[in-house]
Amino acid sequence: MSHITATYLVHDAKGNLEKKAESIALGLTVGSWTDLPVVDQEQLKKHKGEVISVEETSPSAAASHLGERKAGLIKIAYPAANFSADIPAILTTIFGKLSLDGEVKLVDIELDEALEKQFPGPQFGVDSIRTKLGVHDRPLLMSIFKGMIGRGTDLFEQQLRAQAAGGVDLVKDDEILFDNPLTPFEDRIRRGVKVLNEEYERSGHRTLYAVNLSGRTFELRDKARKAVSLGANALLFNVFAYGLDTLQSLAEDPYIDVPIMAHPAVSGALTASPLYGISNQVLLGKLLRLAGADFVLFPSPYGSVAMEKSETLAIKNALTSESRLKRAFPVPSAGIHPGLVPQLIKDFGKDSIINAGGGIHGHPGGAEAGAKAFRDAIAEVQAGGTLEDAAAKSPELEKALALWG
Ligand SMILES: CSCCC(=O)C(=O)COP(=O)(O)O
Ligand SMILES: [Mg+2]
Repeated sequence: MSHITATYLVHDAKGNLEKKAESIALGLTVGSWTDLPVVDQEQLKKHKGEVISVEETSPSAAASHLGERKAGLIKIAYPAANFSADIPAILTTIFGKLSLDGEVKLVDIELDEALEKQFPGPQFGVDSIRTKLGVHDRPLLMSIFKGMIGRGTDLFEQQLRAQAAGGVDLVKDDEILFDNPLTPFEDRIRRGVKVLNEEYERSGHRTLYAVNLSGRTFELRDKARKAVSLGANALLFNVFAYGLDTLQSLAEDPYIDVPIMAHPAVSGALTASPLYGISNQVLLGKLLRLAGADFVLFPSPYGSVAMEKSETLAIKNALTSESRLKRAFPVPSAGIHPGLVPQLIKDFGKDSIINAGGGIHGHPGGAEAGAKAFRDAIAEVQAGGTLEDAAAKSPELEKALALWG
């Protein structure tokens, strides 16, 4: 029988984890069924959650102020017959009212093959995006527009041209730049297409621009279709301000045939507690890949908004592990500068994206020099050299290292 398995980290004051597991399995499926007539019990058995395992663990230090607690990992399988094959129904089944019921964190999910097949996942994924860019042998470089709020389209063009000229593969809007009178959504796309075509003609280097798809939920589909008709070649989406199913609907739309980049804004409200919420592996990894994100941004372990390294690696693995679904690009972000390139490549590998805003625009030589510093660092590390080797040949990298280490 097709099913989804959910694993929870539970801290329980009463200390009986087996009983807790059984009450979750029943409470999220058929409710109380043991007092029903035998015929009804037989019928309901098909729909009852099944406790797969209960494994005691040591309580988290974060729970110590709550008094004595037993902690454990509880794994429960839920029959797919109970829900429609969409993320809202799945989330409500496995972690709906349970998310409000004490110290319970959803730490893993596994969909069986039959259920996973109902989700198309990323439209493009790592390989098709590499083909679009013609770059196969190194991590991609992405930069972020910075300081655009309150500024107009001239600065937008100027920043875009400089970033592309420095050799970035993708440029994205900052997630806090919405549709606004100074840099309207459609203007950004039209001007972006023009600048990037001119840069391609000049240098032969292809750069994609991910415009921030924003506004009211019911407007998004038409806005995204319009963006594509104007030549947009990627979309940035603040998925957690809207919902995973909104992303899936956009990714599945045949007229929105461009890669979608998921920004993690707002996700920390769901993931940050060690006792409650949803793990980063599940939310930013497994669910975003299922919902169709082609690129996933998350805080790197060593930048300005740091995340535990084990969690960032778990996200990367969830996005890129062997699966019927295409691989999505991991994009460790925030506070990234060229001095971090060797560590980023060591931890996240060739099939990842090195992404910087301040680390490109803050270069003393401007954004073009900032991007070149990154490209020179990436090329040298890929060739087996060190940053010092690269800096000896690249004044731009030398300056970046002097500034940020
Ligand atoms: C927290 S991951 C997203 C990072 C982000 O949105 C960003 O703008 C990073 O900018 P930075 O100047 O730190 O590269
Ligand atoms: Mg940002």
